[in-house]
Amino acid sequence: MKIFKKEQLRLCDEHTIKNRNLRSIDLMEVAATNCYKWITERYTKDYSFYVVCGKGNNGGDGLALARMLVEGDYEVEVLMLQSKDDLTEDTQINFDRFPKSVQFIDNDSFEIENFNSTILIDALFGIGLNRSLDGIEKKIIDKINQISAIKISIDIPSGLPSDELPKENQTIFKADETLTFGFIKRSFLHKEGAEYTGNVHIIDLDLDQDFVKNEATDNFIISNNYIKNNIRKRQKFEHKGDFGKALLIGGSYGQVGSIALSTNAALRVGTGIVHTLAPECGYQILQTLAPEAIFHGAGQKIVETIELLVNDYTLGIGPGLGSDNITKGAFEQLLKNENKPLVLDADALNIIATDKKLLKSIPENSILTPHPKEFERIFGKTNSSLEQCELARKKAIEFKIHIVLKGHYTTILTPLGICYYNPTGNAGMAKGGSGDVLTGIITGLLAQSYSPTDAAIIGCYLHGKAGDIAALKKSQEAMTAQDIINYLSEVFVTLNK
Ligand SMILES: NC(=O)C1=CN([C@@H]2O[C@H](COP(=O)(O)OP(=O)(O)OC[C@H]3O[C@@H](n4cnc5c(N)ncnc54)[C@H](OP(=O)(O)O)[C@@H]3O)[C@@H](O)[C@H]2O)[C@@H](O)CC1
Ligand SMILES: [K+]
Repeated sequence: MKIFKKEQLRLCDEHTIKNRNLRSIDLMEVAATNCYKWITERYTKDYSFYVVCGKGNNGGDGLALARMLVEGDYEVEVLMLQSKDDLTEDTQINFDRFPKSVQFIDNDSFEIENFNSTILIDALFGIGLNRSLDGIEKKIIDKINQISAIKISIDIPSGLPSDELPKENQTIFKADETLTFGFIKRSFLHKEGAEYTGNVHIIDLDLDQDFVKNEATDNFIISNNYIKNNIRKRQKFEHKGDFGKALLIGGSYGQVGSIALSTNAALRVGTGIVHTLAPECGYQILQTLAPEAIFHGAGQKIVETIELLVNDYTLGIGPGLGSDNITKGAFEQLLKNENKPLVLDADALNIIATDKKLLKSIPENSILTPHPKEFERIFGKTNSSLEQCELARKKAIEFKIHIVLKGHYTTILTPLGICYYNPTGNAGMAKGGSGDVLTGIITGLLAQSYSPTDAAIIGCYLHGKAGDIAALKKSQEAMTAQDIINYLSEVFVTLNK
C-alpha cells in the first residue's frame, strides 16, 4: 500500500473529482458519510458530541459530519474557530447546511460538558496545516487536550504534520481514534507522531485507482494481500532440496540459545535443509533443541573458523556470535570470500560497528537487521526516528544493502531506496530473542529463493504476525521469542487458506 505526501493526496482528490465527474463538495460528503458510519456503528445515542471545526476543508468535513449526527438524532454542538479569513468554499456550503446554530470561539473560555459519554470530534486542521500552531489555536487545543472525553480526529490530529514529525513541545490534538482519509500518513508510522493518533482507521473514499496505481512513491506499508500473493506455494513433487539450504552461524558459550532460536525459526518457515555452525559447547543444546538441523562445530567456546563455505548455503550470521578477536577474524574472512547476499544481525553488526571499513566488504543485497542502537553504532546518531529512517535509506543505497530497522513499525530500506513499513508486531516482542527469530526467518526465506527484498519484507511481516498471535494467546507480557516461532504455523495456515 502506497504512502503519499500531502501534495499527492491533493492530486489524488483532484483526479477522483475529475474522472468521476464529481464536485469537491461531493467528495467531502462521502468523507463525512463514511466517518458518520464508522462512528454510529460504535457509539449509541447515549453519547453526546462536540465537533470543533476550523475554517479549512477539515472543518468542512466536521460540519458535514455534525449535520449527519443531528439528522441521526444525536446530541451535537459545533464549536467553530472564529477567523478573520473566509471559510473555504466547501466549508461555507456545509456551514450553511448545518441546521443548528454554532458557537464561535476566539479564546479558550468555552465550556465543554465533560461526561464519560462525551465525544469530542477534532476537525480543526487537516493536511492543510502549514506551520506549527500558536496563539489562540494552540490555546484551544491545549485546553481540549485537558478534557477527558473520547477524542476522535478527522483525517489527522490537528497540529500534526502529515509528512514530517512534530517538533518537541509542539501543541497537537491527542486523539484516541484517528479516521484518516484514503491513506495512512507517514507521520503516523513513527513514534513521535503515533503518540497523537491513537488507533488509526482508514476511511475509504473510493479514490481514483488509476491515479493510485500510477503515482510514484518511495514509501509503502506492507499489505496482507502482498504477502498472500507472494508466499511461495509448495508443489506436490518438490523435495527438500527445492526449499533451500540455510546455515545459521553464532552462539558462543552462554549464548547458544540465540542461535538455537534462529535455527528453529529457519526450520519453521519452510526451509528444506537447515544447518547450524556454532562452538562445540553448543552441540548437545542444539541437537536437543533443533533435532532437524545439522550441527557443525567451529571452536570450543567461540566461533573460531567459518570454513563451511559451501556455495549453495544461505548464511545468517550474528545471534550470540560474540565479538572475540578470533571470531572477528573469521567473520572478516567470510565477508571477503562471500559474494552472495548474507543476513547479518547482532554481533555481526557489532563487529562491523567497531571496524566500519567492513561495510564495503558486505556482499551486495545483503540484509542487515539492526535495532536503532545497533544502527546508531554503525551509521551514527540522528535526531528522530524519521531522520534515522532517511539515513538508513541513504546507506542502503550507498552500500547496496537492505537495512531492516527494527522497531514498532519495522522499516525495510532497500538498495533502490524504497522504504517499506511493516504493520505487524507488538510491544510483547520487545524482548531478548525476538531478533534472533527474525534472523532465522529471513535467512530461511532467502534460502528458499525469495528475492532479498521479499525475504526481508515477508520475513518481517511473518515475524510480527506470529508475534501478534502469540500476544493474543499468551499476553504481551508472558509471550516469549519461542512463542513467536511456535505461532508461525498459524500464520501460514491463515495465509494458505
Ligand atoms: N484528502 C481527501 O481526500 C479529502 C480531504 N478532505 C479534507 O480536506 C482537508 C484539507 O483541507 P485544507 O487544505 O482546506 O486544509 P485544512 O487542513 O482544513 O486547514 C488549513 C487551513 O488552516 C490554516 N492553517 C494552517 N496551519 C495553521 C496554523 N498553524 N495555525 C492557524 N491556521 C493554520 C490555513 O490558513 P492559511 O494558511 O490560509 O492562513 C488553512 O486555511 C483534509 O485534511 C481533509 O480533512 C475532505 O474534505 C475530502 C477528501
Ligand atoms: K483534524
